[in-house]
Amino acid sequence: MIAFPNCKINLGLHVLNKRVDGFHDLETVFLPLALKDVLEIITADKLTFTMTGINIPGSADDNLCLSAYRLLKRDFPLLPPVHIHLHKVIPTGAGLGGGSSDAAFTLKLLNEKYHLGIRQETLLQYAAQLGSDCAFFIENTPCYATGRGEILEPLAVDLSAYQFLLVHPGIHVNTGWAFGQLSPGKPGHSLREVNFKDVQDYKGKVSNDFEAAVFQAHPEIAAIKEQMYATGALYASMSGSGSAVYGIYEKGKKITGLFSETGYSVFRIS
Ligand SMILES: C[C@](O)(CO)[C@H](O)COP(=O)(O)OP(=O)(O)OC[C@H]1O[C@@H](n2ccc(N)nc2=O)[C@H](O)[C@@H]1O
Ligand SMILES: Nc1ncnc2c1ncn2[C@@H]1O[C@H](COP(=O)(O)OP(=O)(O)OP(=O)(O)O)[C@@H](O)[C@H]1O
Repeated sequence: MIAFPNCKINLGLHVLNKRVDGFHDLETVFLPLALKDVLEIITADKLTFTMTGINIPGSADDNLCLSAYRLLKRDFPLLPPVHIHLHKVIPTGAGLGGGSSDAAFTLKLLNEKYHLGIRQETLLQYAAQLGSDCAFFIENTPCYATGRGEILEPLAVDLSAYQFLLVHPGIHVNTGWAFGQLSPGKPGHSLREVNFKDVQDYKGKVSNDFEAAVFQAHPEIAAIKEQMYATGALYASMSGSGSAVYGIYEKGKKITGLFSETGYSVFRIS
């Protein structure tokens, strides 16, 4: 069985308060984008895991695909064993939720492969145990999110009339560090007040609380956003805790020469 775990971007992100469990309550809008890893699960003699594509620092044993497998293994026999192969395309530590997506898609594929019959609400609960972003990838449609990011309300937003430019400068921003830089507070206005269907309406209303601290530590990330506006983006922002930055452009608009000599990873998604 094969699946293609996609990435997400955050259209706005407000960090509201620090909780007693150490996590933060936030509000954000998650938008799935078609930059995808490849995940294959096939029957095998014993549990094995291999990876190709972008290198993920650290031990393969800590991979979120295996965490997802082990989580279900506590409640289901999962026999016969499987081989899991992950081909990594989505940059890691980029605020694009790639690891969370792999974990959520592993849950979904195992549910299908072993005919476990786990319902959507229960899958969402398993996913939330693996990471704050993970539940979103079970739904995988535009959502207004609160709590740790796991309380999801579908949002009727279709941005297929636009094209997206996604730029990753290769800087790894640690999510825990980024949360530690903030002094949470009540935002001037809620993201609920924004009409997300109209990208022209975002500028000045949709903001990401992580930008100030991350831009201060890495001015080159702020420069990416500025360049996107200079080349006609209707809206540009860092995603999540960074370091990837996205620009939303009118479809058909030619975006030429941007970041071609920087060594940054650049993805055009339309
Ligand atoms: C910044 C976002 O990408 C926005 O979508 C997410 O909130 C991050 O979600 P994630 O990568 O799945 O994060 P997790 O793996 O659950 O947590 C990593 C670390 O980030 C911090 N963290 C994360 C989410 C949250 N709502 N509050 C937090 O304080 C915690 O220190 C935690 O130890
Ligand atoms: N399958 C995986 N893909 C990517 N990273 C993984 C995976 N499994 C474990 N990790 C670990 O998780 C860390 C963060 O991964 P991820 O790509 O989800 O970060 P991110 O894009 O910043 O996500 P978020 O927006 O959720 O903060 C990596 O540094 C890596 O060590």
